[in-house]
Amino acid sequence: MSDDENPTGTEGSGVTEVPEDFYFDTERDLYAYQKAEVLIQALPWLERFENAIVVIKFGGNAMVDAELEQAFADDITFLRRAGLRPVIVHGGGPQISEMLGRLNIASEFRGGLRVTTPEAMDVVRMVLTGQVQRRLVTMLNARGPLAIGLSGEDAGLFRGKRRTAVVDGEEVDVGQVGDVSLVDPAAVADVLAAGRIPVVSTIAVDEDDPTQILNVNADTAASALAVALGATKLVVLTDVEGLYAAWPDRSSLVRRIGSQPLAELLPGLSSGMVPKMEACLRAVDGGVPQAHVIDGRAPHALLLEIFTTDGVGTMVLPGDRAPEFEKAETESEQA
Ligand SMILES: Nc1ncnc2c1ncn2[C@@H]1O[C@H](COP(=O)(O)OP(=O)(O)O)[C@@H](O)[C@H]1O
Ligand SMILES: CC(=O)N[C@@H](CCC(=O)OP(=O)(O)O)C(=O)O
Repeated sequence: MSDDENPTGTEGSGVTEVPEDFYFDTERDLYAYQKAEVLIQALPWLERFENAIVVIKFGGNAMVDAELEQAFADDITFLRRAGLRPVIVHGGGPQISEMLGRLNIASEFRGGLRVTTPEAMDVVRMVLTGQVQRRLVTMLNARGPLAIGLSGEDAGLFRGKRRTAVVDGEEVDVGQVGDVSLVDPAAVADVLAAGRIPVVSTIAVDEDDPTQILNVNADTAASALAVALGATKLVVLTDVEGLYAAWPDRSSLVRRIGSQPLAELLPGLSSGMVPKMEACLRAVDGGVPQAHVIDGRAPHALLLEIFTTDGVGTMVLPGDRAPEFEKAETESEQA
């Protein structure tokens, strides 16, 4: 569901039937025709998204398979070569936990936030900017030298305010953790203007003490950057198909939802999805026309989201649009 409307003006999945008077000698000829059709069907989306800034949050849990990572790098390279301006904001929660474990540094989450001691903060920075970001940059640059890594520490990109977590209604200290409070997107805009692909690690500088750095949730940082850049889309890749309104009931996958009904659902959601939905909500409230949560475990999910009519995952739009469910859509199509 790349958008509210289909730019071709047609309904359905976008898979074109072969016209009756078309004849193919071999299966191979038919296959070649279908491939050409796929390219043609992408045309309206290519026109719509020419030069569009798309902020893509690549979550640590969507990063655990090497082949999927390669597919992700192919998708990003494709987007860039097709004339869009992708910006990657990466997470790395599982990778941080693994390194903390290897170094025998205790690590726990409270209210969905990692309790971050100064010792743990060093590891967060090392893993995000020194490992995860570097690996993504290298993978992308193997397809053409366009990717540049940035940290929120660079050129005032992310500044943050320390925050607490709320556990059972009580505020608890979580150490060097913050919310992004100020974004200066100039460094990212410079990289985009040079035709390159920014890959951003979500470390923030403490607004109240610029000698200190803060660990920030990568979903909310991606959203703040999308707003500051005036992005056309925010896409959050994770390890689940999208938002389930009644998690873990698999028949409750939300395909589209307006920001108002989403705000009403938010207090009932369980952790994991909360920062993602908050990120989508803040993005559309901040002027980003569409925000999506999609399944990073599905190869090329990103391309399918952007270049097909039905798209994948959950799309959040501004306004009061009631949730549309996967199952309900299928039933209405059959009716
Ligand atoms: N309502 C919900 N819909 C979908 N997933 C949910 C929901 N509530 C909790 N989750 C959990 O949130 C997880 C995604 O969050 P997380 O593990 O933090 O991902 P990431 O590392 O990509 O940021 C899912 O795998 C799922 O277990
Ligand atoms: C404060 C806080 O919890 N920060 C996260 C930052 C990384 C992140 O958000 O990574 P994912 O997107 O892969 O979850 C952490 O330390 O795990």
